[in-house]
Amino acid sequence: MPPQLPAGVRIHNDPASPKRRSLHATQPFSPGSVIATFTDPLLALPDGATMRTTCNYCLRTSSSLSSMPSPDLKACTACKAAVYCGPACQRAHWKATHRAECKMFARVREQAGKDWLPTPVRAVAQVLLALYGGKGASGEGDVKRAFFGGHGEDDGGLEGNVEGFKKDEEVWKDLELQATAAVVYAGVLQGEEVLVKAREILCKIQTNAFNRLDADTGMTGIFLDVRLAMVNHSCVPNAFIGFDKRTAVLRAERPIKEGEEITISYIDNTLPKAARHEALRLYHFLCDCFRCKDDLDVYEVCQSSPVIPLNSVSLQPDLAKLRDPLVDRSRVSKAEIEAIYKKWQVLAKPDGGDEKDHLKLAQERWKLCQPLVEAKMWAIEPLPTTIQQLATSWQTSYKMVVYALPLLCFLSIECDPYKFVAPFMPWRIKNMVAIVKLLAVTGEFTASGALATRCTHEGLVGTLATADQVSICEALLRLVVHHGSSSASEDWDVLKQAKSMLEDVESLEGREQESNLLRAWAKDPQDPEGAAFFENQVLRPIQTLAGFAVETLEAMLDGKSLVKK
Ligand SMILES: C[S@@+](CC[C@H](N)C(=O)[O-])C[C@H]1O[C@@H](n2cnc3c(N)ncnc32)[C@H](O)[C@@H]1O
Repeated sequence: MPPQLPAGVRIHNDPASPKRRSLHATQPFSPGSVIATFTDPLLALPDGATMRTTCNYCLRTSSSLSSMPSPDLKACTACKAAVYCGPACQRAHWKATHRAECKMFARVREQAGKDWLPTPVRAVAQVLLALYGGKGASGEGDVKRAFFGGHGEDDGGLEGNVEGFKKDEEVWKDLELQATAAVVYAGVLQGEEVLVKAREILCKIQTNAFNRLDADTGMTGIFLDVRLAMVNHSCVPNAFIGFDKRTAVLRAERPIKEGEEITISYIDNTLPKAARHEALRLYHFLCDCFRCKDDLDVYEVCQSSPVIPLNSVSLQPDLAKLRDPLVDRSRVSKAEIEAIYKKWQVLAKPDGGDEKDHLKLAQERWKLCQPLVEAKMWAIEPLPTTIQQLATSWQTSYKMVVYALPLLCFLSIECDPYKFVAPFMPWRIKNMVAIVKLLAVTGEFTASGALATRCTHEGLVGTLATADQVSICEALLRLVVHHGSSSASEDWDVLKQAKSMLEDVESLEGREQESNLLRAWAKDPQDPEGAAFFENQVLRPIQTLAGFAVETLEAMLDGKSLVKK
């Protein structure tokens, strides 16, 4: 039986179109709403490097980032390679894949001295074992149909672009090596025919599996579902996918009409055009979406976005600014931006953790971005990533932690809303949670009187000293909860954390009045008193903090230390 399609989607097959098959909506969907949920993937595995810290069936991650298995994850007693969060997951994985896969890890240990395999190699080996593994194999029929056809209109199975991959000598060499390793370790019959199949399987996995990468929640690995694999790419997608353990949720990013094709972005669609097309090379097609056709940048795409009004409840409620951004296009051309991005990309990253090397790289990157800074094109890559990387490293730095706050506020106001116009997009939610976590730190410094010794920027110290940091946290957490339910699943770790932090803030005594005002604003953003409180006590201080971002960042990079030793 071919897997059933969820109710909201249908597959359209047009052999004459370069896209071939595509996924279409069978009903309208509003932004943020769930189009379909996929809970029984054909392949779902953690990355090789994290397979000992992630349950190999449900894909729950251990909070520890060490390579040792955490106490609540138990290893399979036979292979000692795959780990599980409990007997139910171990049994389910045994039935689905591990019965056939278990012996493979003994071979891996014997031949390579390792207890893990690179993700694509393990994925291909799992498919080979299902096809050729004999008695221990399960799901053979499903796997065969998915990869090699038999679904009626889906005949031919998943798209693999094998001929396209062959044309890129370096990529093909790599694929050949990985496919050969999978055949050897899987211990299936060897021979040219199996090798050819293994390469084809690998090409199909590369083309159709989604990356579950999320640095904030430690989620890694790949997810392949044959129905979800029918969704094509656009650099202005109308949908996005959120992953949660063994589940993928396809949600609308923009309004979708009945019958409309559903598209997602396979890559970072906020990059300049040449970089996007380079990233799409692995998919072997030339994107002809309107962002590509007219070479539109993030500001131009944002200007015409139908989801701008959703920002009236956000940290960038000035919708006029989103429709008509204050950028000076005369200062930098699109060709110059492409050149900046190219140079930025090849700047060598330091090997080790030497602070001086990291500072030098940040200085070089910032210098490259100067034309964008002068044009106030804060949302054009590589400028926001340059700021984000500094914010991320300062967040965990004893000396710099306070200075990370203006950077994150700046990103949330000047960059994220243009790059990701819908306020429920995961990146926007995550940056708000990051601000709350920093405010918990600066709030403690303020309360203990340590702020002035940790930060020498008078404006920053003054703003934090007079701001109601707890109310800012509460408002941000209410925004996260408001938009978060359209962002991923209710089970998303970031959302769960925000809900628990909101409960903590609400339980603080002596701030009933503030909490009531924010509750009223969250219920009805037009509530006059609630809206005024949000504007004066939340938005203004965040805007003021954001206003210090560029000067503090430049002072730090110039070595004009603002930090007291
Ligand atoms: C995950 S599959 C999508 C389903 C695919 N269309 C099919 O018929 O199996 C990815 C492949 O679909 C094709 N594709 C996806 N988006 C496309 C687009 N915007 N234009 C042309 N081809 C596209 C490319 O061949 C790509 O490698």
